[in-house]
Amino acid sequence: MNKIINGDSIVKSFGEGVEQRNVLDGVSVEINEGEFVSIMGSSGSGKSTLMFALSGMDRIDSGTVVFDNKDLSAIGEKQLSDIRRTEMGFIFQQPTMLKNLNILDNIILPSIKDNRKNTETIAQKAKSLMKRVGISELEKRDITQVSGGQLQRAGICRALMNNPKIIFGDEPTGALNSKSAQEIMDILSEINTEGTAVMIVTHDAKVAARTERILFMRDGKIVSEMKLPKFNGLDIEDRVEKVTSKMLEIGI
Ligand SMILES: Nc1ncnc2c1ncn2[C@@H]1O[C@H](COP(=O)(O)OP(=O)(O)OP(=O)(O)O)[C@@H](O)[C@H]1O
Repeated sequence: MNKIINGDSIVKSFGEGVEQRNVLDGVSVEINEGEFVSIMGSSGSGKSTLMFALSGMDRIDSGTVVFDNKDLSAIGEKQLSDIRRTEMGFIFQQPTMLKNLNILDNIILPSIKDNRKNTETIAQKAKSLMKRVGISELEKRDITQVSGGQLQRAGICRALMNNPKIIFGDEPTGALNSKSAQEIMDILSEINTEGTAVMIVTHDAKVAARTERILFMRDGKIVSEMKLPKFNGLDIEDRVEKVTSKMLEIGI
């Protein structure tokens, strides 16, 4: 299996002098092409910091992060931001969108800025993604006129505009009710089934149970991991039970 990400002995610290501490304490992790991975762990264990390190959003102090054969720890800011924009997609708990633009314009804005393709081609792509995630009718709505779940669907469309090799999600279901959360997971599963790797941070065992590998973090280290078969929509209770038992066992 080809690796899309290979993180080796990653150290990341915050603070200075006696205040300095390793938030990532020598973490090594590999992500396969097309894999669906989640990161769990208690608050402050380093989940978001790990995701930021693996996606090149944050520089690391030592170790290496290789993404698709490119050593992110050794390249300049410009190349790094090009890789993030063209080969990765990002979704967050609260999609950051502009209030004076409608949903469609918010989805296409980064692509128009970054791309020399014509606006009509970009808009067509956005519209087909909106149709796919069930928000076609919301094109002209302001971002304040849609639900949290609908806004997150728009965030997913924006993340998919450049056909990324991997989608990173920092608690993408964290602000949603359980039904909307499962719907967002349905969309992410579908995208993953088509070959895009997905890596999400979550506190929710029901969300993590839909992924195929769960990394459990404590104090800046991956202390355990669990593999599950790709989710086929059938045995969610069993999977949630396995995840919650593991969380109890390792005390997170
Ligand atoms: N920019 C920063 N400056 C200083 N400390 C930071 C910074 N970013 C994160 N930290 C600290 O690093 C630790 C890990 O933070 P991180 O956000 O990775 O945790 P997390 O596991 O994602 O937590 P949560 O579940 O609460 O989001 C925390 O103690 C946090 O306070």
